[in-house]
Amino acid sequence: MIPAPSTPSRALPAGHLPGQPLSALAPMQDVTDLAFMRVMAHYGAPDYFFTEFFRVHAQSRPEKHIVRSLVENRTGRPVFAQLIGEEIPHMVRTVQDLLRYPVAGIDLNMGCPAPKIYKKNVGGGLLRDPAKIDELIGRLRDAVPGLFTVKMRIGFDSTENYERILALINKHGVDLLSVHGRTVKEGYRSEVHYDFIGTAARTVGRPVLANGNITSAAKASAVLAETGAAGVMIGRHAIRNPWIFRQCRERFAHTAVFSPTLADVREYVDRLYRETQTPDIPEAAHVAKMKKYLNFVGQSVDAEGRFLHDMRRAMTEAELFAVCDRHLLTEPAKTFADEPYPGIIARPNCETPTESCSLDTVTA
Ligand SMILES: Cc1cc2nc3c(=O)[nH]c(=O)nc-3n(C[C@H](O)[C@H](O)[C@H](O)COP(=O)(O)O)c2cc1C
Repeated sequence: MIPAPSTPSRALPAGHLPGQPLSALAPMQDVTDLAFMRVMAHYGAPDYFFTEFFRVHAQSRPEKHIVRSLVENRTGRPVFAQLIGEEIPHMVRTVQDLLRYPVAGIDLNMGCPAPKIYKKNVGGGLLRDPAKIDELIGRLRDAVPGLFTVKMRIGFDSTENYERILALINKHGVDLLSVHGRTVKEGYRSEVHYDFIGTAARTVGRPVLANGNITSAAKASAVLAETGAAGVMIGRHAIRNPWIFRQCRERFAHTAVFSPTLADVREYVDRLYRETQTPDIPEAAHVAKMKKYLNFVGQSVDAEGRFLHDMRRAMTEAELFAVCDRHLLTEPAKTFADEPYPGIIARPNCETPTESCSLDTVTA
């Protein structure tokens, strides 16, 4: 029996629609920056945003480009600042630095599965050491007067510590818990263990967000029904389908759910290109960045993966947009598939733990 939280609960920021399950865009390194949040807000923002992680160590200072997603946030939705690290004085110093910015709260990363991260006992590496978690979240809780939240996987290579860690979440009055229902060692490819998310939803005294393979509004409803979670956190499938949060709200309200066409997707590609354009980005780098997003988008364009095949070969802006026009505007009224087509895998693939939590060598 896990004891309930002993501290009074703090109110979370209100969602878009009172009474509906919450929604959040999952933090994703090199993705959930200011530009991407702006794009998401255009198509239907989640209730909450989370930054990419601020990496904390003795020499670290909050990365300027991530700070921008806090101070220049015009989405109208709250942004939580995520930290990854384990050295308590530096974590506390970083919290104090970040609290000077308009943060909705401070979030601790206890899930990143990249070997170079977990080998330093941070991110998912922390899940091996409940005593360390007890100390770290206790000290962070003391340092954060407002909302303090945690995002975790269900274990490192097994789930043996899971209930012990959930007890620590309660002990320290963590205000919101996001659970990616896989162990670190399971990376991205295994089934998601929604039953473990259900255990958290039943035993943690504060709201729990269910995370992992929430591919559509229908899947969000099914996962909420199965787990009893307070809401959903969605990552890769929001890159693929930026309408997903709007669709969730429509489905939760039992109203008609928007169904984007390939022409809508073509407009999304334009918007992403414009928003990610900076004065100093060389064309080749910009095209390469776009291809990382389009790897996800392509999972729902055609069942044979032809768009992905052609898109991956584009080297210039003109080639990339020619591919997009050919595949997205030949049949502009065709529906963009609600779920990824079976067997169409996003590459660089996010399903094998590699060296870093980024789209280049993805992991988290
Ligand atoms: C490119 C990429 C970067 C990620 N970066 C982070 C991160 O900075 N912090 C974090 O907690 N999780 C990170 N994650 C994990 C996601 O937040 C999320 O837990 C995971 O993708 C499972 O959710 P999904 O199936 O909805 O994508 C990352 C995932 C991806 C694909």
